[in-house]
Amino acid sequence: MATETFEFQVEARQLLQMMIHSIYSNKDVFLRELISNASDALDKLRLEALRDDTLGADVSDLHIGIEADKDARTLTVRDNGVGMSHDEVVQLIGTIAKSGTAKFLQELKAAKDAGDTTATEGLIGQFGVGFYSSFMVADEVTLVTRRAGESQGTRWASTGEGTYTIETVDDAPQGTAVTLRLKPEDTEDQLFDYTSPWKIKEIVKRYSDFITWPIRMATEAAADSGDASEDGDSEDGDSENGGSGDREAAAPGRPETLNSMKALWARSRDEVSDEEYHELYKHISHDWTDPLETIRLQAEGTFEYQALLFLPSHAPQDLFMQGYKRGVQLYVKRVFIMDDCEALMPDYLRFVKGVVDAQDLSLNVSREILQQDRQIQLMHRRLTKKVLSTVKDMMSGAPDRYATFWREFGRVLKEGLLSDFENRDAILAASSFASTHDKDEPTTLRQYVERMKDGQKHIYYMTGETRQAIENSPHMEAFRAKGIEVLLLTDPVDEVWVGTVPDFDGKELHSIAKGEVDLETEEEKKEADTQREKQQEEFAGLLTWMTDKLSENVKEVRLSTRLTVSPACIVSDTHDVTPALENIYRAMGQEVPRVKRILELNPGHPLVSGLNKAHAECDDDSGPAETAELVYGMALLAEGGELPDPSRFVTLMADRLQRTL
Ligand SMILES: Nc1ncnc2c1ncn2[C@@H]1O[C@H](COP(=O)(O)OP(=O)(O)OP(=O)(O)O)[C@@H](O)[C@H]1O
Repeated sequence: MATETFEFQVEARQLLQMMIHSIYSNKDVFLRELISNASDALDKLRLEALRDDTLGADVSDLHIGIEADKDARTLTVRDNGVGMSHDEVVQLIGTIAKSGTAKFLQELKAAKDAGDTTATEGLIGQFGVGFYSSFMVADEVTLVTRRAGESQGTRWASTGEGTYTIETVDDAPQGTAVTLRLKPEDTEDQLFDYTSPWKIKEIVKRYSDFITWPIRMATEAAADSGDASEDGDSEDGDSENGGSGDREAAAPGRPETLNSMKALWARSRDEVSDEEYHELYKHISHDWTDPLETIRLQAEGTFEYQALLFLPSHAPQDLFMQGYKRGVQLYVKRVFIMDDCEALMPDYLRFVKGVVDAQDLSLNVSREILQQDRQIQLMHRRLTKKVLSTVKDMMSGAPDRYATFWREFGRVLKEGLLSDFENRDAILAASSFASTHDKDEPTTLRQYVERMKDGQKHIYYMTGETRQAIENSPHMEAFRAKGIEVLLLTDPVDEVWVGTVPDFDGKELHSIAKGEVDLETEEEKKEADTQREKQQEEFAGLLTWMTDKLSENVKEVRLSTRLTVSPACIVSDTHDVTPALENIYRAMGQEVPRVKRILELNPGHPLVSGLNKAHAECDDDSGPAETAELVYGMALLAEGGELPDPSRFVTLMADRLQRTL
């Protein structure tokens, strides 16, 4: 069949260009990526064969093979796994389906243009580019593949520059072989000799030792003796059988297994280095950066399982998109069963990656069965508690790492306050919040409670778009004046959970922008009461009149006890939905009636007393009515809200200003 030429999808082309022009300094990782893909392909085939005995695939000796040709300067990574059909090659290799790619590329380009190599590396690390990383070390990549059970194979080739070719081949073995025509060695640019068996072994050991399939390489005696490192390199032996055997394995043409294949989750903690855990994490998460935390859990007894979970060090771009895949893999007795096993993790811990290996499940277990399985539900509970307690321990034991965790995942974790009532206290205990107590350091609720003033009954908070907007809002004034700490909640989810968590440690959570505030001691109250009665009398006419004038927008105008500086502010009734929450509901497609709020006036402010006077003295009330409207508009603006009619507000304001000139 004729060779067809295809164009890469735009994003794929841009990414390839960056790979060709080497924006990532550690080029060795290309091999890890190819081995990782090969290992996935073997996992998939084993599973397919298990489920479909008519597949007609050969699963007798599943393995990964590496072949290096020094003279031709080629390196081939081969697997006899599931392979790809013609259409899959076009779809999987020619396009990048990852969500967030466009945004990622923009950021990457900006970092590259600015010459910021740390940022470019960080971004690539977060994104991971899999197969395309081959183009960091190769100027041409050829992939020959045949899907298990199909007779015809496909050959894909590209130099990474805009197009690739595809042709059908008849004699392709089952699985996939990726052959790289290597770029010239350039150690200054960290381009090493990737045909060197020593280098290949080193990379496999470092990045892929745990891969559960044998990674074999036919080592030529001559090549090996020339390349062997001085310190003996003896750990590279066929340790699958527990021996070192390097010399023996290096006999001409004899395939040597380079990896130990030991499942890290089944090994005891002191046998495994952090680096090994990190490499496993990278394999399962497709992340190139180290995880923040590794969590081990071994359950013995009637339902035995081992779990190795990871908290990533950054949130993926698509964490908040619909259809985000949860990352915990399920194994049964060391056999990979499925990715994204949602039955094992609650939605609010969807960022957790890892492996759970259960001993007593059927290899044929389906997602539907898992959802209902009692043992799985118990596992889910235990894993959830373990992750939450790990986060809590990080808080005190590794505050820097906790801070990173919270920055990246805090707003996801808080979703649990809405859904996981059993663990609500544990989630609250692992959470931290920005607060007026310290402008940089967030606080825990426990710390807040410890700092509460004598006589302070509630935990106070305010929600808003940004810290600055909240701090500048008039609602803060009385709290600032009295030195009472307020939590500053700026994540959209905060609007929702605060309504469902009534208290912490017996202290109710109160919004400072809702209901009446009561910050006075009994003595202060007594003193203030007489003055307030007087003010109520004095302003009664104004309040009734303004309530009527503004009735389209507010349900009441009243005197405030929370203002010390501003003339007015708007508050919600204690149990009413806030405008931000209304917006969230609307964004979710729910019909919500607009809830009218309350306008509070500061009786000590000259504008308010002036308005009172003008209203009392004026026969024609159009002048004071406009001022009342402006006061309402200003109160809205002060809390960062939107004016119902901005152009009218501006006209009224311009008119007033003009009269002052
Ligand atoms: N050796 C292989 N055998 C079968 N399919 C493969 C092989 N290599 C790649 N693929 C297919 O091509 C897809 C794209 O591979 P690629 O390495 O670019 O991305 P990925 O592994 O999905 O994710 P990441 O980019 O994060 O590594 C894979 O998901 C897989 O379906």
